[in-house]
Amino acid sequence: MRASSWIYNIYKSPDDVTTISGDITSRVTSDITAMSEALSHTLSLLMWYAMRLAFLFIYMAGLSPKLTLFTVLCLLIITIVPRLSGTYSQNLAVKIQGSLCEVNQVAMETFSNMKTVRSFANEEGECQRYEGKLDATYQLNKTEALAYGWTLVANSFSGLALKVGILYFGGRLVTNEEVSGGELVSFVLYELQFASAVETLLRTYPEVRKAVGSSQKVFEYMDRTPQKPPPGHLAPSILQGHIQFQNVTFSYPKRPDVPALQDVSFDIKPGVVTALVGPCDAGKSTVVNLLLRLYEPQSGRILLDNRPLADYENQYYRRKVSVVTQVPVLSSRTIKDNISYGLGETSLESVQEAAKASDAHDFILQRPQGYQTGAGQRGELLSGGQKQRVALARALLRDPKVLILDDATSSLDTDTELKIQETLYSNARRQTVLLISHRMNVIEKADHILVLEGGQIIESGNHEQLLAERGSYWRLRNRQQSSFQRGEEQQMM
Ligand SMILES: Nc1ncnc2c1ncn2[C@@H]1O[C@H](COP(=O)(O)OP(=O)(O)OP(=O)(O)O)[C@@H](O)[C@H]1O
Repeated sequence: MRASSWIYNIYKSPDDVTTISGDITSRVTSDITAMSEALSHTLSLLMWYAMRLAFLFIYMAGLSPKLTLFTVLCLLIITIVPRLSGTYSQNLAVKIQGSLCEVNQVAMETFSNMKTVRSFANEEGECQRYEGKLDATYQLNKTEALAYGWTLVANSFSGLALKVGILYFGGRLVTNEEVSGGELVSFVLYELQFASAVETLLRTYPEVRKAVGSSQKVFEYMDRTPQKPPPGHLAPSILQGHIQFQNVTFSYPKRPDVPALQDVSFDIKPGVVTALVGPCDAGKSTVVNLLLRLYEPQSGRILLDNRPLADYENQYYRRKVSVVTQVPVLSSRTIKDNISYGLGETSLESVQEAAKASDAHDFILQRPQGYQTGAGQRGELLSGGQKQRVALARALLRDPKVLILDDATSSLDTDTELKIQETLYSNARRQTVLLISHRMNVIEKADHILVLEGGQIIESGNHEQLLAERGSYWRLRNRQQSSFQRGEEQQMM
């Protein structure tokens, strides 16, 4: 199985990304290291000593079958200890790996949210949390070291007991003239080597069991099957960009009993701007998540040009359907490379054209290195509004057939937002645009408006029609207008 498909299997659903990233880091680092060490070093040692044991056994059996039988019987008793300690080590290894996952999880969460940690002055709190998790791992490691020590002692004692037993039993055989003194000496010499080989085997056996414990978790992930059906092969040269939700019901895997969307049906017509509005938690981003195929609905169908989304070839679909989110993710590369991300070699002219359309061109040129300016880790060298404009340019450069803007201009000032809107509306004859925004003045120009509340479409129409209905849309708009007025009055006072 290729590494990439393994990673694909690990992430059954996007929720996994946040909850099990520490676990996966632990799998990829410590578990696989433990497995590879066991495979490369311990296993070869085990095989070498096993061969030695087999040859020594043949020589010993040739010298005295009785003494050999005695030795084998003693060995059967002696191996009880390592077998028990092996099982114990294996269980302990699983616990240690689980505990290491938690340590990794805390470290990753803290480092990736460093600004939040600092802004709440919770460095000490996070250190304590990390220390607490580390302490649990330390205690488990101490138990493991103790168990290993006791196993060594038990193995040495049992080896010694075997030698004493052989000398005693061999002495009696010599007295009974069943073996000669020379044969006993030869047998003891072989047995010494035999015992040392057994001792090494017993010592390394718990390590192998430990590696088996580590491999259990790794294979658990490898055997996972993605919840999503694999992408299809459809890649038509002409795409209208007509999206249909047909009786879609969906709840998130973490909250299976609470539907985020309930029997939702609507059309997003090709080449026009459709706006999706609604109060917080209405399910707007859930619609986007489903369109991005991050999740599959429990019932109902989502169609693009009358074909289920799953029928489309993955790369094709991602090229044709672009999304810009409220908090876009940029990476630590130049602004040009961020805009042309995933497109390979792209001319500066086309990148600039996309940046102009998203009103990013001017601020980029103000930077000493222009388009070659680094965006910083996760785009930290850019402001929220600049990030949104770069992300918008990234989406526009792809010239997608369906453009989804999920509160994508929320960090922009009104003038910039209006400029971008003009670009979008002038593009609208070519692109299907799904616009999600909390700002009612942004969406009122949309050709079609869908009002979502409590996971259901409760109204639809254009701005004038919806105002005339004096329903939820009308109330949302009035509420926003009166809060703006209050804000302005307060500023004037
Ligand atoms: N990953 C998730 N796991 C479980 N529940 C979720 C998840 N994401 C969202 N939800 C829940 O689904 C419902 C709809 O959320 P959604 O983010 O789609 O609303 P929204 O309309 O986009 O809200 P907002 O305008 O505040 O962004 C909410 O009740 C939310 O708590």
